[in-house]
Amino acid sequence: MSYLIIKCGGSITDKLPDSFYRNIAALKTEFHINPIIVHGGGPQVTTLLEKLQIESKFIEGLRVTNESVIEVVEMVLSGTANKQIVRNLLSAGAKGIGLSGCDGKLLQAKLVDDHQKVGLVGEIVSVNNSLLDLLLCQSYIPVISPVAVDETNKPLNINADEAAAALSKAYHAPICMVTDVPGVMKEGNVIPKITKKEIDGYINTGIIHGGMVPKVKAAVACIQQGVKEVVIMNGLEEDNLIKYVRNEPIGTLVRLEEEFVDA
Ligand SMILES: Nc1ncnc2c1ncn2[C@@H]1O[C@H](COP(=O)(O)OP(=O)(O)O)[C@@H](O)[C@H]1O
Ligand SMILES: CC(=O)N[C@@H](CCC(=O)OP(=O)(O)O)C(=O)O
Repeated sequence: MSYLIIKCGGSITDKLPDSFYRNIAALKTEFHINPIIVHGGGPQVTTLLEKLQIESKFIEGLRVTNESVIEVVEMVLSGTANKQIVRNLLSAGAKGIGLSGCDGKLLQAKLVDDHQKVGLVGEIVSVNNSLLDLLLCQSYIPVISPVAVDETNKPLNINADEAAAALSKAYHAPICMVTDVPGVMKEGNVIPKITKKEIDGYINTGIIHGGMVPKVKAAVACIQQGVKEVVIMNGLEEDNLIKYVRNEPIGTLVRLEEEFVDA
């Protein structure tokens, strides 16, 4: 059985239709693919921080995270955001099971190089595949929140696109990055295929900016380490996940340049 990492962005998790979760259930039962879900929830964290009158600050797409912020990040991501997705999967007839990167040391991380500026933000150093394998072989669909542990088991905040990339590398699996736009856009149109070189250019000219930057960077990091491809797609378009596994053109496909030449 093969694996597919599905990253659900916080921009879209509140709006994903029932059919999205039914697609995930079908991946397992009809296509014999093991889906592993990694989710974000940045906007939901920001909303609760606002209610608590704590300011949200980002540096190059990473949330500046102090002790009070990590408490809220963990509460939202490993709590409400995670359980919302698990419940939706259960309603679609799938065996969703929620985990944070802390559970069973699923995601171990170290502070990012820039930690003087961003605080308790981590980069993943290892993934506990054996825990996931136990669940996958019992037909569970893991739903993972991007809070990891450091070597002393303290929580670190991880960008969800980077968490998905770490899972993708651990399972040599493609990622579907599910977000609120139909793919990487240029002048109002979706770019169907994009390479690292084009991505670098679009970041430099500002065509790719904001939340799309960590997404394409995580995608490039994966394909450079041997993952076949990453696709960026809209979660609101019906049956996008099924179309992807049927090789129908969908969203923006990120691959190494030479592989588009071969295709
Ligand atoms: N070239 C681009 N194409 C599409 N979206 C872009 C582009 N540049 C910036 N964006 C922004 O990136 C956002 C997606 O990133 P983000 O909000 O972090 O999503 P998620 O929560 O799904 O990870 C889009 O809603 C859009 O505003
Ligand atoms: C370090 C860092 O920035 N962590 C993110 C984790 C959530 C996330 O990435 O959510 P989206 O996918 O919805 O953006 C944050 O605190 O917002």
